[in-house]
Amino acid sequence: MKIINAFRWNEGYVQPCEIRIVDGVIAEIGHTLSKKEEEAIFDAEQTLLAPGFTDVHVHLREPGGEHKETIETGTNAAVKGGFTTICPMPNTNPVPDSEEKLEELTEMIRERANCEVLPYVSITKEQQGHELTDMRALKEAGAFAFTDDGVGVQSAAQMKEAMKKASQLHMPVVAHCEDNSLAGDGVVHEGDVSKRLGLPGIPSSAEAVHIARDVLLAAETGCHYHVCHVSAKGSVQVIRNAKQAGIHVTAEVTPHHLILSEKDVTEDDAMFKMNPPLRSEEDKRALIEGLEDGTIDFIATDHAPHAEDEKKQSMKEAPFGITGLETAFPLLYTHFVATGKWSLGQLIAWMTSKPRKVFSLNRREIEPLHPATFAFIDVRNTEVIDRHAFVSKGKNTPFDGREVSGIPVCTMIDGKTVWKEWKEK
Ligand SMILES: NC(=O)N[C@@H](CC(=O)O)C(=O)O
Ligand SMILES: [Zn+2]
Ligand SMILES: [Zn+2]
Repeated sequence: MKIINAFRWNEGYVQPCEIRIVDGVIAEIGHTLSKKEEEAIFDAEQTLLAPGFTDVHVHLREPGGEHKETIETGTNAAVKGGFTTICPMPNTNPVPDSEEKLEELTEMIRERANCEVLPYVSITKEQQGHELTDMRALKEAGAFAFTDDGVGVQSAAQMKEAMKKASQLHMPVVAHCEDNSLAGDGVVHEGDVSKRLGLPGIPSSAEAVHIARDVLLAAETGCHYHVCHVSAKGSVQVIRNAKQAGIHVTAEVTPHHLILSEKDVTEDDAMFKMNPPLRSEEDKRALIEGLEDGTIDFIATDHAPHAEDEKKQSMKEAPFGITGLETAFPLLYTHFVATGKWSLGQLIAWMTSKPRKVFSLNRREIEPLHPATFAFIDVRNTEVIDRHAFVSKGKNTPFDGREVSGIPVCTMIDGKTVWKEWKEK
C-alpha cells in the first residue's frame, strides 16, 4: 500500500491529487487522503500524472535486427518515454506470419519486455504480398491486428481478400499505404524538397491512392481499416469523406509529421529520411486540422531505430525511419500544449485513451479499479534532446539539440516503478 502525491489533469484543470494504490491497483483518489500509519508516501508532488501512454506503431527489430534494437532496449526506451503499452510491427526476420512464429515471439516478449507489448502479425506470408497468412489461426494464437507495415499491399484483390477474412474474424487491418508504382525509388517528398536537393521524390498520391482504394474495399467488406502514419492533405480528405460516409476507417499521425515539414530538410541528411516523408507545410497543417477535428484518431510514433553507420549514409542509401519513443511526449507537449494550442487533456487522450479505444484495448484512466500504470511528467524544467543519451539503440532523430519541456521522469506499471530519473528524498 502506498500513496502517490502528484498533480493530474481533471475536468479541464491541473489539480493536486493523492492516489492510494493497493496491490498495483488504484484504490482511492482524493485531494488529501487520510493516511494509515504503515503507508509509504511516494512524493511526486512536482510532477504531473498521466495514464501510461500507448503507442500502437513501433519497430523493435527483434528477431533478426538486434543491432538496431531489441525487445529489451526498445521497451526501455518506451518506459523512459512514458509508454507502458507498445505494439511492434512485423517487419522482422522472421516475420510473425504463423502460429508458431507468433508463439516464439510471444515467448521472447514474455522473457525480455519491460512493459506491455502487443505484437502485430502480418497480412501476407513474409510480407511478400503474395499469399495471405492463416488469419484465423493467428487470431486464435493471440494476435490483435494484421499489418504488412514497412510495405504497402500492392494488389487490390489481395487487400480485399484480407479485409474479408479480417472482417469475419472481427480483426482490424492496419495499412502502410504506399503504391510502389507511384513511389518508385523516391527518398523524400516529391515537391519543393526533391527539386531543391535534386533527389527522387515520393508523391503524396502514392499514399492517398492506396487509402482511397482501401476505404472502398473496407466499405465492401465491412472491415475495420486503420491507416498508419498519414502524411498528406489528400489522404486526410479521403479519410474525412470515408468517415462521413459511415465507413469504419481510423487513422494515426506521427509527432514528426505534425512538427516538421520538407522545409526542415535543408541538406542531404538521412536523419530526415523516413517513410512516408516529411511533406509540405500545407500537408502539415491539414494533419493538425485532421487530428483536431477527429478525422485522424490519435498519435503513434512509428519508432524506427537504425544503426549509426546505416544512417550516416546519404539520403539515397540510408534506410527510412527515425526513433520516436523517447522524444514524442516532450516534443508534442512543447510544441502544442506549452504554446496553448492544445489542452493537456487532448494530448493525453491522443496518446492513450483514443488508440486504446480504436483497438478495443482495456481502458486506462486515472480512476479507481484501474491499474496503477502511470507516466509522471516534469512540466517545470526544460531539457535539450541529446540523441546520444537515448536508451534505444537507435540514435537516429532529426530532433537532436531541441529544447523541450514536459519530460517523463518516472513510469509505473501496476504500482511498480519501472523507470525513474529523480533521486528519492
Ligand atoms: N517508417 C519508416 O521510415 N520505416 C519503418 C517502416 C515503416 O514504418 O513503414 C522501418 O521499419 O524502419
Ligand atoms: Zn509504414
Ligand atoms: Zn512503421
